[in-house]
Amino acid sequence: MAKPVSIEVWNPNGKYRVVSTKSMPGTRWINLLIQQDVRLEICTEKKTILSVEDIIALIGDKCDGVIGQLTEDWGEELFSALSKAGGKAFSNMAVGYNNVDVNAANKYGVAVGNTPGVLTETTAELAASLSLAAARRIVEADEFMRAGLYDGWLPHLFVGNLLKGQTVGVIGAGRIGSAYARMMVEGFKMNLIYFDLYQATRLEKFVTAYADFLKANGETPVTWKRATSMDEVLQEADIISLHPILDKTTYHLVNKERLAKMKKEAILINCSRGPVIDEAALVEHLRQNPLFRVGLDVFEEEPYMKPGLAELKNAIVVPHIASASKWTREGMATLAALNVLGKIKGYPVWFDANRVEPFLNENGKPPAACPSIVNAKALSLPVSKL
Ligand SMILES: NC(=O)c1ccc[n+]([C@@H]2O[C@H](COP(=O)([O-])OP(=O)(O)OC[C@H]3O[C@@H](n4cnc5c(N)ncnc54)[C@H](O)[C@@H]3O)[C@@H](O)[C@H]2O)c1
Ligand SMILES: O=C(O)[C@H](O)CO
Repeated sequence: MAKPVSIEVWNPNGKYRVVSTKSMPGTRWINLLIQQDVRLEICTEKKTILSVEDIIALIGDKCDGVIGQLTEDWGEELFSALSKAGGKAFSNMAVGYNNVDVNAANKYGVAVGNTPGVLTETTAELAASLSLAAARRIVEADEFMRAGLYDGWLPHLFVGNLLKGQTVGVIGAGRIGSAYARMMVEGFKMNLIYFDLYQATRLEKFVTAYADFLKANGETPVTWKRATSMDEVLQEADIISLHPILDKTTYHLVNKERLAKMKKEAILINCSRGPVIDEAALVEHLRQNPLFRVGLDVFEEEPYMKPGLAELKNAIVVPHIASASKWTREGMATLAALNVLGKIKGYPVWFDANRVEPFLNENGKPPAACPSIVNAKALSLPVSKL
């Protein structure tokens, strides 16, 4: 028998019952749900990561949809429980959905939503922040200052890397990888090399246009190259940022052998998912190569770090905060809520999950559609023609 889980209830007499496994930023998402006859139950349990058992208790006997988090294990057990309770919709409050077994959701006919687009620039900005912090050794210098060790300017004090004219490498040039690449190319006049399974045409056009602009103004133009292998990026780039999805093909994409191919003074940034890097191999590589630096937002076994990582001066570590800007987190909550609401109301799926702005306009009514359902095709859901 599952333990009861503490909740906060909005609109107790609502016709549809939706559960959110966490309190989320902002109030727009709450208002959008309760205005459409939803009884909303928000879990207020103190523990950060809910177990499958906790979520089954939250779902109960009747539940139309659930808004969940990337820390939860959405597989056979949960989709079966949701389906038994009459549920038709689940949405992650995240773009990444490697915590969701989409095949299990398909089996029970549950639509799975995610929140693309609204976090693209915010996440790319954190990757850029980590790149700068690592290149200019900002965290080490801050610790030095606070420890009272600064006794005057010195020619060798915290000398780092100049980004201008160096090469930035991007693995996974989708929405976030491309936004990061544009920031580094335009902001710091870096040359670009990228690897993706698909051609990043818009990104290539952007860098070409920027190069033309620089040339026309008498400056050295930036360059770009689409690598034919990931190893080419590892060998040529000075900073490498990882932005692929996590799946079987990207698990331990960066391993001991690949780390060895990188420049001795390279910088590696990861704002995608922890298991994309073999973290134990990374700790060893950082130990052996003190000039190699890393900026990590995500870890292989969150919330833990592999032994030794926390002690290394050449590692900057932050707790999975890449999408943590107020506007973005409120927008993620809105998109997740509208995914669930849209499915409950029988709305079609929005025609382009990369163009979700109409759902985020706080002064307007959102379109009558689910912003992003990843298994729309598998479930043969109708697509909005708006
Ligand atoms: N740290 C955070 O807080 C945070 C925030 C947002 C997103 N993310 C992660 O970032 C990921 C990417 O988000 P997005 O919106 O840019 O997704 P996206 O789908 O637009 O981009 C992912 C790209 O990875 C490429 N890719 C897939 N497999 C590859 C492989 N084997 N080698 C090279 N490239 C490959 C795809 O072709 C695609 O272009 C998410 O899935 C999520 O896991 C993390
Ligand atoms: O996938 C995601 O969206 C992140 O990890 C959290 O923003």
